Order: sequence, then structure tokens, then C-alpha cells
Amino acid sequence: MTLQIEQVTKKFGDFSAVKDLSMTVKQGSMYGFLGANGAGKTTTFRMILGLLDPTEGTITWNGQPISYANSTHIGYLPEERGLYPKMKVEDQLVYLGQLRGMKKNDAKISAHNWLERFEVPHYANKKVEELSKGNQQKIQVIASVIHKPSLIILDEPFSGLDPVNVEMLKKAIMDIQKDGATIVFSSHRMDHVEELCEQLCIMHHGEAIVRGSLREVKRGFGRQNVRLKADFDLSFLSQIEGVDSFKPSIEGGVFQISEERTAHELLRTALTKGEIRYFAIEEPSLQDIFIEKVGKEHA
Ligand SMILES: Nc1ncnc2c1ncn2[C@@H]1O[C@H](COP(=O)(O)OP(=O)(O)OP(=O)(O)O)[C@@H](O)[C@H]1O
Repeated sequence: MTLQIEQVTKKFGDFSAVKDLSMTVKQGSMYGFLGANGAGKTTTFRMILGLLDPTEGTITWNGQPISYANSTHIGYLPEERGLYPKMKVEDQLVYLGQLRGMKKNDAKISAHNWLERFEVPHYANKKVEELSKGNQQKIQVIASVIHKPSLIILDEPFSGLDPVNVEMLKKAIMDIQKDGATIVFSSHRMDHVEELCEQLCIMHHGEAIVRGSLREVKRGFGRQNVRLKADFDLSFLSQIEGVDSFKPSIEGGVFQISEERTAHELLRTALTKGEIRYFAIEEPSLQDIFIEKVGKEHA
């Protein structure tokens, strides 16, 4: 089973929100969608789910188009969250589980397990509107996975969560993947995608400008970072030939370079000035790649 997106374009009038997008998500993998606001992520998700028709191209899961409305195998966390504010948490989860083909009792058991897992079992009998935004978000995530879907689309699953809850959700998502589900999610946080996804795509103005495995994407960037820590100002080193940029920090700074020999030149020159407390050649982060490709104003 693969999710196959082939040459998909979506136009709203004359405006192309998604342009000639092709990608393959393998069964059991975790795929990350990055992009600035308005890049076309949600539009792509809606097309994957059959909630919007592509203007051109095809999207299939297991060789068939998806109709989310009729499917019991798909889980979706929509960007516009949609829980019933007046309904109690457990009743709501059971109801949504049943809508996705579960028996009432199975839905009840699953709801309880998930509420325990997200450390909110005491909210079972509270109305959704009584919960904080982050806790509502957790309930919404549970609603999208309660029926054990095989393909899960999560639009910004981490938004609104505090760091403890982000970790809890990451762990849950990894476990769901280990159980065999295929997961596609969007995020504005590069570090989440870097940590969780083997495959990723950076969208920009509707186009996939970077795509592939994390390793391919990093190698393809063709740059490395040199991190130096010292008790003196390192900015003079940015004059060295081969240094593309320098980002100072409290402890020292990070130099972006294209060739490894520049790293040695940096260290050699730095040592002529004083003691160096730390030196490392690091691969670029997704944040570096995103900023370079999409632009500083969107990072
Ligand atoms: N129904 C619509 N009619 C007209 N334009 C639309 C419609 N839906 C989306 N768009 C436009 O398509 C572009 C892509 O929007 P989309 O919601 O897919 O972006 P996104 O990457 O999900 O952004 P965000 O990170 O802000 O959620 C935007 O310019 C948006 O204004």
C-alpha cells in the first residue's frame, strides 16, 4: 500500500495553490510536510482525503482514490479543529469512533486507553469547552486515531501543545507508526520533522522545492556547519575564504561552509587568537535548509 500523488495541480480560479506535485509515501513510513503559511500543505491534504478534487493529476492509496467520508481506514486531524464544545469528552470520542466503524464498547475501551496515555483520564466526563486549548488538541488527536486507521493525515498536530505534551504526542505518533500505520503530517517546526520523518517535502508557493529522505536532503544541500566555542569574538573568521555565513551566539558561533578544508582553516586561524573550547563539523539542520530555500522571513 502506498500513497501516490502524481502530477497534482490545484487551482482556485487563476491561482495555483498546488503546482505539479508528485510524491510517494511508502506504507508504514512517516512523511513530513514543511512550508510557510499558504504554501499548499492543507490543500494537498484535502486532496489526498478526497475533500477537494485536484484540477489535474491523480492521488491514490493502495491504487484507489480516497473518500474520507466513507473510509474507516483513514484518520484525519484537520487544520480547523472540530469538536462539539458542549459534548462530554468520552461521549464524543465514542461517537466519533462509531462513525469510523467501531463497535460502541471497543470505542469506549480505546477512548479510555488513549485518555490514560495522554494523562487526561479525569477529563472523560468534562465538556470539551471546559478543557484548555492544548487539552482539546489532545482529544482531537485521539479522535483522529481512535479507530486504528492505516493512513493518518495530521495537519499541524503539535500546534498549541506545551513541550511536555509535544513529547507525549511524538512518542504516541512513533508507536502508531511502529504498529504499521502510514503517517503524513505538516509542521512549521523543523526539529519535529527532523526527529520523526524519514521522508519529507518542503513546499513553497505550491511547489515541492525540496523532497526526499532526510539524508538525501541534507547531503543535497552541499553545505556543512562548523560550530566553534571560545571566550573571544569569532566574527573576524567570517572573512576566511569559503565561509558562506556566520551566526554568532553567546558561546561562539556557527559558520556555514561548502568545503571541508574551510573547517580546518577556521580552526587553525581561530587558534592563533586564543583557546578554542569546542570545535565540530555538523551536518546542516532542516532549519538551515528551509531558511536558505524558502527565505528568512518565513522561518
Ligand atoms: N478554497 C480556497 N479558495 C481560494 N484560495 C484558497 C482556498 N483554499 C486555499 N486557498 C489558497 O491556497 C494557498 C494554499 O493554502 P493552504 O491552506 O493549502 O496553505 P498551508 O500550507 O496549509 O498554509 P498554513 O501553514 O498557513 O496552514 C493559500 O494562498 C490560500 O489562500
